[in-house]
Amino acid sequence: MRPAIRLGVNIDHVATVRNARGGQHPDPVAAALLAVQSGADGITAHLREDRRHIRDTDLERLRTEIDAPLNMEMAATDEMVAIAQALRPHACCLVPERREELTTEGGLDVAGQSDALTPKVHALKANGIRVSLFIDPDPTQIAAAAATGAQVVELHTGAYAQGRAGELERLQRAATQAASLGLEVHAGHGLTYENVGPVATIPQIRELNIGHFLIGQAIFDGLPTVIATMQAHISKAAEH
Ligand SMILES: CC(=O)[C@@H](O)[C@H](O)COP(=O)(O)O
Ligand SMILES: NCC(=O)COP(=O)(O)O
Repeated sequence: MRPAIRLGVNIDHVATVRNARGGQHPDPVAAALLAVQSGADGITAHLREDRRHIRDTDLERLRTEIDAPLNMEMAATDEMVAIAQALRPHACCLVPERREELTTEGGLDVAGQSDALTPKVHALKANGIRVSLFIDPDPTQIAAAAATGAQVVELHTGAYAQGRAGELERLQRAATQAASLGLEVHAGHGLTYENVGPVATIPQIRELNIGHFLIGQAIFDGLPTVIATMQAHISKAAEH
């Protein structure tokens, strides 16, 4: 029997709304608490180098106030590794960042920088942190990710979400390869009620991290409802 797929709720864009006026409302930590109370299996928060949304204090409060796994997304920089080593979240997910990007574009180029990445993976693991690498569903990147010692890959579903042809099949092949190398397989980026189903049917996937759509839809339906609805879509698809 396949284990239930865990839903990680990314709360970055609660912080986007909060920062729009420079105040304290809406509080991302309150949103995370409500998400967990509503059934989220974990909380994901991306501490970007430019702090455009999640801030260091948000992460510190999430670490102490949320009774659920915290997945800290971060660039693979010395600054972020030091923050993660001090914070010791349940997990870190290393993602690429470009200051001028609107959102994460491609996956992390692990193959092109494995010498620089591997010591960072080991440094995080040495602090009891589960390390995930956010990569495109590319066989070279998956092999490189396994070689770093990371326990998890999170497959970038952005191209799939944009409707690019053949992307679901790429994700299926990537998940099979990753699992065969002993990696735990997660996925995320751009997932919605409409497109999550086919991804959830991929048997190796253990966790989906979803944020922008959920927070946006919560404006209309409320966070508890959108989390329950998303989980229903995921579990219905995963049964097939
Ligand atoms: C890695 C990824 O796809 C997201 O988790 C990331 O957080 C996107 O960045 P923004 O949340 O800043 O759009
Ligand atoms: N790693 C993906 C994530 O955390 C959320 O991505 P999105 O749903 O905000 O696109």
